[in-house]
Amino acid sequence: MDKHIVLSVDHLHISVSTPHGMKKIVNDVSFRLNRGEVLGLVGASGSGKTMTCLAIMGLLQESAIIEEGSILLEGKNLLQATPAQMRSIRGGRLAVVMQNPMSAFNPTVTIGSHFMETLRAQRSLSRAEARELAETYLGKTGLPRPAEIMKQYPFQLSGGMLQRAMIAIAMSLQPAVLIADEPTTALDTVHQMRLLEQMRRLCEEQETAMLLVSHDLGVIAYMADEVMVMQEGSIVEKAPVARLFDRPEHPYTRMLLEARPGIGLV
Ligand SMILES: Nc1ncnc2c1ncn2[C@@H]1O[C@H](COP(=O)(O)OP(=O)(O)OP(=O)(O)O)[C@@H](O)[C@H]1O
Repeated sequence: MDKHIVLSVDHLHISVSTPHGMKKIVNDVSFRLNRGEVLGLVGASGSGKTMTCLAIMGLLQESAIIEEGSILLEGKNLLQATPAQMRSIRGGRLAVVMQNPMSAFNPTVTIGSHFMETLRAQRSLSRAEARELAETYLGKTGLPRPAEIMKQYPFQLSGGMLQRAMIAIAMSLQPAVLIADEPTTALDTVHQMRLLEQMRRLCEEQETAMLLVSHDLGVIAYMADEVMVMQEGSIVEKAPVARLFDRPEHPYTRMLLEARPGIGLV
């Protein structure tokens, strides 16, 4: 295996069972993610982006079946991992930031306790070391007064602050791969750009590779090194970001680019 490849998805096929029979939702998806690289995944709603992410994380719903393919994280086939091994991988080498920050937190537990539980389960840190690391990462994602935030409950923070806290927890694990599915949707444009900048800096510092799912082509243009375009379960185009925006080859990519709002980053 090439030492720079951290995640390798090959010929992934996923179907879901419906009252009308099996429905194919991911069709022969293959891609590689290199250490420290940001790979953008774009496509219309329902094109299979989230299902691809859930498959990598081992969190597909029961009605979904992986019919074929392999998913290698640092050479280990995740499709052969036990549920206990997957839980440990998810909080360790593979971290996840999903769309809805509220769903990632237990409402009865403080932000600090979430941090301590995650950090101390994964790394042998004393309480004081874990606390210091947590506060450092809260600061790195732009949250003011980290020591106070640690004492607060999820409902006491705004959606944007929770999203930052969720990213801080994920990045504090220093994962090899971060799966980020619409990670900044709870923020306005200015805060979104600032947080994306901070996420990119953290990924560079830690050499974390990111699979970034977004509807927002401005976010993709700003963040990604390479972009994959997904349509109806298939990757129809994959290219370095500048080439994709300058010379889109697939008609669907051209359509997405033409449909984007006139004001933005691209
Ligand atoms: N249990 C299910 N039964 C039938 N179809 C399903 C089921 N779960 C998901 N799907 C279908 O799978 C397809 C892929 O969904 P997915 O959530 O991956 O899309 P997406 O590209 O992430 O969309 P969005 O951008 O809206 O999150 C969709 O067409 C969805 O309707």
